[in-house]
Amino acid sequence: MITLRGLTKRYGEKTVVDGLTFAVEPGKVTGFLGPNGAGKSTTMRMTLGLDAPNDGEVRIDGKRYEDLRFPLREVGALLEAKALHPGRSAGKHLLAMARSNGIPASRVDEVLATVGLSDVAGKRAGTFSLGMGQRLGIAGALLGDPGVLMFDEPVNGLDPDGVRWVRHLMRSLAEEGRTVFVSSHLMSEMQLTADRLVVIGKGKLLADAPVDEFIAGNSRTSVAVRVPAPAELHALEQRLHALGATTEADQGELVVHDLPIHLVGDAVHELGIRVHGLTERTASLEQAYMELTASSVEYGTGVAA
Ligand SMILES: Nc1ncnc2c1ncn2[C@@H]1O[C@H](COP(=O)(O)OP(=O)(O)OP(=O)(O)O)[C@@H](O)[C@H]1O
Repeated sequence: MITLRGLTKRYGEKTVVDGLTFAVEPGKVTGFLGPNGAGKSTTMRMTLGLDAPNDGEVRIDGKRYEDLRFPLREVGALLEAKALHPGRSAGKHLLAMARSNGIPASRVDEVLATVGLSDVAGKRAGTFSLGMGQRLGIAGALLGDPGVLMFDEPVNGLDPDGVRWVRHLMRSLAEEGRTVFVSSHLMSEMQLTADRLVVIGKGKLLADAPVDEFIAGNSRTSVAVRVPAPAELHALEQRLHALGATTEADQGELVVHDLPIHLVGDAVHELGIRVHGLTERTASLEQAYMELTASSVEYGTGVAA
């Protein structure tokens, strides 16, 4: 379990992490989302004692990182991939980490196998591709068999096969009862991987909720109707507006907001008009995320999706 209470970090005049209070629970994958510069990495760095908070605190299973005798056995993290000695082999790199934390050397081969790097254990880490570097970073996080794991953008640089592999790994780590905290900008991937989401913007907490609840609470489901005759389409639009719905045209379909699908169907039936399609459009995590963070984007382009 990771617990944050009023966690705050300032750089000069700027407050980059602003009073964050939330808990990351065991047995779940918790996604950590926010626009560029929202403060995700800074929060993770403070959790690992790499940055000192100006205010508030963060604890791992009730303890401060600094007080952990063998930190790698309690919390494993992938922050910046490739933050390692480029001349050292993958195996030696992990062995050095293991030694410093009283972890048996046999774990090195185990985690190399888990991440699929056994064949390149003797190769210098500096020659690794971005994806191999990510896998090595993940191996390092798993080395101490910790109960808490943090991953900052773990699928960055991975091919589709690697992305799937990370998804399954995260899920299985959570199913083993571990606390899994993972940041990502890939919303479709987060929708598949996470149970819960913590969303921040400009350092402040915007949401802390199960994925389904987050999507339902931050988006509108809509109904798309395809009406071939323009006169009938107009009549339907008027009827729907009278029922309190709002509508918009999208790629030959009438998209209806704020009215459940059965009432849209009833309106069609009552007017006796011909339709070529009536479908519910459920929102994606990406849509919900964009709605929520629209006002928190620091470096936006102003281009709507
Ligand atoms: N050492 C530092 N000195 C000054 N400002 C910093 C420092 N580290 C981070 N910042 C600033 O803090 C803010 C938060 O950065 P952080 O990297 O935590 O965001 P992030 O949410 O991880 O972003 P991204 O999604 O782009 O990785 C940014 O405005 C960044 O410029």
